[in-house]
Amino acid sequence: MSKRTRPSNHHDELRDVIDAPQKTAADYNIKHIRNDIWDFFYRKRSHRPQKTTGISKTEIVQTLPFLQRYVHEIVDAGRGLLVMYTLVSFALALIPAFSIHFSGELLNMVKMVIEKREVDKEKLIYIVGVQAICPVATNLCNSFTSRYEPVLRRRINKNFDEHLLQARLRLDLPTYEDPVVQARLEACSDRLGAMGWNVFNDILEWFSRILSFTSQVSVVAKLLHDQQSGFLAILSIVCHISAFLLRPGYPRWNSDWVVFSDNSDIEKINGLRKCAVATDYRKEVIAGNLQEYIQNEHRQARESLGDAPALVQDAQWETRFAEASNLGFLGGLLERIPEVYLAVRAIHTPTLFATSFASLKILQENATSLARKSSKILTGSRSILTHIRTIRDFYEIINIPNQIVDGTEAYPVDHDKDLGTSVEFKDVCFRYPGAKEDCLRKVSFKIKPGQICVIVGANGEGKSTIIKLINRLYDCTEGQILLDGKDIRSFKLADLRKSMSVLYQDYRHLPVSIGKNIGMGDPDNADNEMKIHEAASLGGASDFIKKLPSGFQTVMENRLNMSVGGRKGESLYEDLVQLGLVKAPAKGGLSGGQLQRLALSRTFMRSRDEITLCLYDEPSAALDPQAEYDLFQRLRLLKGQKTMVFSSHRFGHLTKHADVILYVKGGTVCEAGTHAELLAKGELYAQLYNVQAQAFQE
Ligand SMILES: Nc1ncnc2c1ncn2[C@@H]1O[C@H](COP(=O)(O)OP(=O)(O)OP(=O)(O)O)[C@@H](O)[C@H]1O
Repeated sequence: MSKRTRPSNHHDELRDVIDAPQKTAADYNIKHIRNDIWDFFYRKRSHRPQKTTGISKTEIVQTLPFLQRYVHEIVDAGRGLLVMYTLVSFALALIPAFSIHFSGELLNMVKMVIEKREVDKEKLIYIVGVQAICPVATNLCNSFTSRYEPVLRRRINKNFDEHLLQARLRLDLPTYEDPVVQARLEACSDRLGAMGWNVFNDILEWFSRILSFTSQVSVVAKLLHDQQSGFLAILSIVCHISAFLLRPGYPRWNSDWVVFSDNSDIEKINGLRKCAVATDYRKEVIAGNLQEYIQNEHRQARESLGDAPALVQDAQWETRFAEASNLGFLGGLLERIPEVYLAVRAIHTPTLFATSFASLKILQENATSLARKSSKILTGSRSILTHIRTIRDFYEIINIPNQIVDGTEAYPVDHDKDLGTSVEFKDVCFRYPGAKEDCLRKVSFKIKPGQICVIVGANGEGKSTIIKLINRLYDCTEGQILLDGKDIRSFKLADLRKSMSVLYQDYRHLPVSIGKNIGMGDPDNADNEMKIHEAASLGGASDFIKKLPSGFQTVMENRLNMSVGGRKGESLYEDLVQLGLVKAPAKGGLSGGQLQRLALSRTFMRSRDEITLCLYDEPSAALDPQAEYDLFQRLRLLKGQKTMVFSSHRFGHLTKHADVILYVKGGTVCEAGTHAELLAKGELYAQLYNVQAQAFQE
């Protein structure tokens, strides 16, 4: 509706909206902290602590070897700095007890001065000296821990995070799909990345608190006399509680939060992590032999970040210091108020306070802090139980055995790669893990080197499964698969996958740039721009990629450089998008056919010399007729040089030129032969062919 046709009150409403001052983050109650390369937005909400169940003795005993391994790794990663950090933390824990002890001594002296009018000068200098050293030492220790905490955190977490990435990348498909493994991976994914440091730090803090608590209690018990003063007690408690609330450790974990970084390495790191972690990409990663490449690229991107925190958890934790420093100082001042009050009163009316000054002071100074420490020791013991489980979960993931056992022989052996490889199935049966019945039953066929084989049949009959067995995504449950006459299980998996070019029906685009997506078809040349452009052109993808605003640099995945947390984190994210504080998700995408062209381009990355076998599962399902024709023309040129196995519903271009057509029905090969032979036979293949041919004759 145009403005002119609106009634006047609508005009007014519209003007109100236009004239209304633009909302800011403060209007949405959003707080923002910048830490290094990260922008951290959060909105506070009420917190309900999670319950932790107890841990049994057997569980602890089972976890002991993992604990031992964990300690080794922590020490290896942190070395001397870790020992220093631990000692400084313990020293920090003991300083309050020292300080209290000498405060008591000093106040006893004040009492003596008032009562006897004489001063032990040497003792006074000593006490005042030590008293002066305590805050300086605390400051020095605090500076040390704040300076080196991030260093240690990053160093240790980097080590554990890389372990975890590698552990996930190495899992084969059947293992990865196992529901037990899946449940374990899902339950642990978030917390394990940063577990290395978190576990250590929580345990260290817990022991430090125990040390601090016991030392303080013993000093107080030694010095305390049974004297009270109502006003002073209240003043002291109020001041200590206020100081406690202003301390570091604002409970941001209980907030809804969005962490965002515009650093390109972060986008790359998260894309690569997603390749390793998300089930969707598993087939591409395994079949493309991408594990090592991903691991190396990830390491390089992390190194290029330098000292900046790569993990969201690290960035999140470090923001604690950013906000806490000034408030911590204010808290320290508040804690001193009762002391100042007493000193002022003592100057004016010395006798009134003389008898109770020392003991009273100690009582007040310790009440809040001891209560706080004991409560933290109790909550800390619960989190230590969780950590014991975390350590166990971490190492159990790392130790999950793969179901597909690697072979030992190099592949191909004494082979003329320009001829292709022979493939033979001998009575192969296969059942998917967890399935109730076999999906392939006694499948037998033979494809000679350099031949074109097309597997046809209705939906769900087992065509794709045959292709998955040829590149050992799964192992057959019975029978034998031979490549060049040898059992496929005897060959090294990495060699096998290097010699095959595979396109799956349910191909996935990896969460990296389009260029990298194509490049990763050959990990050894993943950054070779010339090869990438050539492959894109062979896959018929060049034209549309060039029209994209960011061309080969286009990343089709959104939100790779951010994390959202908290129950209402998504609504916070939407507010941030509305405020323009984070980028809105990119709209649009590619068509099914364009996506298939990209997937095909990836298969053209591998050097022809390396490949002996091409496996294409429905490579043209989403292509237009011209693109399909061009593709098959191009592939047919390889006939006699590479063995090619296709699965297809479309007859015509492919089947007419096939050396072997396998008609699969009910998980077994019912018919095998050339197009002419099967047509002459006039059975299943002929019927299906005629159904398609009729459409053109009518
Ligand atoms: N990961 C899996 N776990 C359990 N069953 C599976 C899995 N993948 C496929 N199947 C089942 O195995 C059977 C064969 O599937 P397959 O994908 O090989 O069929 P297809 O002939 O390629 O079908 P289409 O023509 O639809 O691609 C189907 O019944 C399917 O449901």
